[in-house]
Amino acid sequence: MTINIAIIGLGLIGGSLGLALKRNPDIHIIGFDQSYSTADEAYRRGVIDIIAPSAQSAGEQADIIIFATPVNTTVVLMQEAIEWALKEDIIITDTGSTKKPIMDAATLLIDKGISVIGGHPMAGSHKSGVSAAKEHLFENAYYILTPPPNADSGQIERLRDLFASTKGKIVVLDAAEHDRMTAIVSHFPHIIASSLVGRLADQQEGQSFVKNLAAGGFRDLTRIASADPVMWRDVTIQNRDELLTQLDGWFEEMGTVRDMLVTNDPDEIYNFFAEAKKFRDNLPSTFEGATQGALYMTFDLHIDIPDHPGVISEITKILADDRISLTNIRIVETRTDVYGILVISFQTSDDRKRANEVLSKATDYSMQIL
Ligand SMILES: NC(=O)C1=CN([C@@H]2O[C@H](COP(=O)(O)OP(=O)(O)OC[C@H]3O[C@@H](n4cnc5c(N)ncnc54)[C@H](O)[C@@H]3O)[C@@H](O)[C@H]2O)C=CC1
Ligand SMILES: O=C(O)C(=O)Cc1ccc(O)cc1
Repeated sequence: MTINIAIIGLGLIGGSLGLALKRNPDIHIIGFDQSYSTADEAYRRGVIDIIAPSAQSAGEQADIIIFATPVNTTVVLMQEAIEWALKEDIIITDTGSTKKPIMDAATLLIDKGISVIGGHPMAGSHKSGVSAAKEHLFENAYYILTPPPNADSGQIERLRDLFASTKGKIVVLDAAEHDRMTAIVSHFPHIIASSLVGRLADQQEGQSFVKNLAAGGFRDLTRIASADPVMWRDVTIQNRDELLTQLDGWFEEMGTVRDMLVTNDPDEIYNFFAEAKKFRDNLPSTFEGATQGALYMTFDLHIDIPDHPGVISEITKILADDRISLTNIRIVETRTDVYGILVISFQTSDDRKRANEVLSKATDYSMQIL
């Protein structure tokens, strides 16, 4: 039986969901985006089966509606949907990074007996737009559902079954609890990343060379500052209270750091770094060797490569010939005299295992999974 799914907002997340859901041949996707060229690209990439003329038109044809728009827009759409002629057994969900304001905006729908179950796939990227969409984006990542307190458990199970093809790990949480936790591991770190970049921008005046020295650590820590400012403006506005709590805690923490610097006690400074390292190294990871942030993970392979031209293209060609896709490639350290260390990231542990096998066969470079 065909399941009609409306995806409103066909960017990185809506597009990736469309690709993942279409692994199920029973699914027919009706797409709408405020930008026609985005909807057209989504259609041409096979993300959606048909383009709707409006969000309302898409919603009224659907068995399931997914709002994948910036969160302030999702709030407005939840409020507008009360006027739509929705199918009887409809489930409305979304992908927003915040949950409480969105679930609050759905109160009228919920009071009318309509199943609204919030959603948040905890995987993504600093990139946005349908061109960055990937079918496997949500694999092994947590996919949080936030049903209201009296939700119909059968409808939650329907949504859980539907999202099985994303290969994400579905967990159910209360919306407020979700917002508290994501403030800690996602929203506040985002503010810190953007602030660090802001500090660099401010201090480069009169010493413009400093930005050329912004190497590995700074780049790792601030990658997410390249994300879409509309998305993060909306998240910050919606999760303001939790962010203020985090900021107060941060000020307190920085006060302690300041005292530590003033005291200058080597043992205390050592412990500061050692405690953080211990906790960071023990963050949960589902698979051995996975670099799992609290949000998403990649599977890294470290390769000792000789420092001569052409070696990187040699390795990427071997992987491409075996149709193994990689998600990131970087040189961690170059020792110009002998070897450099190349780190290649893969989306799944299986891809990394295959890469290890084919590269071991085709080269004599030593490889490690750390
Ligand atoms: N980017 C990420 O890493 C993640 C984002 N999210 C959440 O998913 C949602 C979507 O984020 P992305 O896909 O990254 O953003 P995006 O910017 O790639 O895509 C959003 C799309 O929504 C469209 N849109 C905006 N207003 C609209 C309207 N009124 N009607 C129809 N379409 C409209 C835009 O044209 C754009 O194509 C956001 O709520 C975000 O918080 C969740 C997990 C990860
Ligand atoms: O790019 C990254 O590492 C992210 O942090 C992606 C991300 C952004 C927003 C979310 O709500 C969930 C995941």
